[in-house]
Amino acid sequence: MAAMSTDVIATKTCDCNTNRSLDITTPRNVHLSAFYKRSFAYYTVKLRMPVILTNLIDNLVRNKKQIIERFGEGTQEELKQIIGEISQFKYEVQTNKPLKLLIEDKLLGTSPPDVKIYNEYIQKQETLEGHATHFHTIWLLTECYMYRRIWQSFQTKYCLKNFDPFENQKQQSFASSLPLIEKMGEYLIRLLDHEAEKTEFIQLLKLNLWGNKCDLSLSLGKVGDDNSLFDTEVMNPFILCDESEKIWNLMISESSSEIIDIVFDNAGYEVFTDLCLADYIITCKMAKLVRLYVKAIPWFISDVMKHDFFWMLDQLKNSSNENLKKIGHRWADHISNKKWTIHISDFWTLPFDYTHMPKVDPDLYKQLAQAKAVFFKGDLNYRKLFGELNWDPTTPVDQGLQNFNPTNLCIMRTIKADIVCGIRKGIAEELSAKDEKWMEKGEYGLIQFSNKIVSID
Ligand SMILES: O=P(O)(O)OC[C@@]1(O)O[C@H](CO)[C@@H](O)[C@@H]1O
Ligand SMILES: [Mn+2]
Repeated sequence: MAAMSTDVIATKTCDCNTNRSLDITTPRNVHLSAFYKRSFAYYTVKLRMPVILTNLIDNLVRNKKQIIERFGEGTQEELKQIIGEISQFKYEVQTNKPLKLLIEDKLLGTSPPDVKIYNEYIQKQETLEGHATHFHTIWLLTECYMYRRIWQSFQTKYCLKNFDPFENQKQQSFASSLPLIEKMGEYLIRLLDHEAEKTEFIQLLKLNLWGNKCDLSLSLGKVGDDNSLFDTEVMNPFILCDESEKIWNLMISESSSEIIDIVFDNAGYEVFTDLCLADYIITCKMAKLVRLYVKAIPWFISDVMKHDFFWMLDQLKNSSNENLKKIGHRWADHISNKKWTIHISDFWTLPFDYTHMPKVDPDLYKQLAQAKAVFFKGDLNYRKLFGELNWDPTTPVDQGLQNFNPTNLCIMRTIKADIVCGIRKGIAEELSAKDEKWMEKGEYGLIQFSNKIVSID
């Protein structure tokens, strides 16, 4: 698999102040990097990541009492160590230090399997470019590494080794989105009492798309419920590429596969909309099995882990809202009768874009290939699908995917980072002229489709 330019690292020296019409200083078709002063990557590493680390420390201090009650007295000392380690890490980010290798427990040989993979990749950047510092390497590596370093601080302790530091924020985001969730639940119940219908399915896709606006790492952990997520008519002009009809045509077509895969993004309202789509797919007999992919470790604050999924199911089953209670029991049945299955893979929390999957995790690529279609949700998945490269936004989707085509792909993403493919000529210039940060706020969305297949044997 010849990935186009995984060796062309953005940090090749370039005129950092190139004033490109399309907002960012990063030259075309090179990796996004914080090296470029006006890029969103720079803003993220310079401002957002330190804020995320500070908020994390504040949360640990504020919730210390509850954490000690829940995990036992030994936690007090561990919390002190963790806060010290994360403070030190924040200093490393802010002072642009080299990415430290993850702790390999050579003695006991009990390090998590991804430690070696991360460390080899970090060292590869060192040889390629003579550095891998937080501002001076591929943005995707810097950002994924931050969440893996956070996890290392917990995973290397005894009492807190499985503590999810973002759990309470994910649960709060569910609670604060309840009005929207109740609205969405009522809509689903209405949909499920009759056959699949094109307009309703496309409406469901759009509700699912806008659910991706709710992402805590962009909102820096602040949660809000935004009623406009539901006004799809009002929101339609903000969909810059709408291939929902192609997705409908695929979903109702005959296929040798009866499987649909959904690679989750965020917990809370977004995953509720994902499961509404999954329920519709099963109930309307578009597939016999929906496989749901969750993250193995706490990730980008709001990404769904297995415990988040089952916590939400419990909330629904015990809800005072009759629709949500009914939905909670339906969804628990889908799990118990294996119409829905939950899948965990380390690959989703590695720092790689998806061109690396055939080499790094060929079994996962082949698993995705079994599906009639894979739904990829959200912005980080989009960055990984399109190689974290600074494409010209009119680049065709199939070119941007660089042969990452295990099966039909349905890509649902609100635009929160300066990387876009597959939009019509002139749109990016028009939006840049209005607001040069148009790619960074999740205001615009994409529903994109690829039916190109590249199999690996
Ligand atoms: O994948 P998601 O949840 O839609 O968004 C991930 C994200 O919050 O992280 C990056 C910014 O730090 C951006 O890619 C995006 O804003
Ligand atoms: Mn996310």
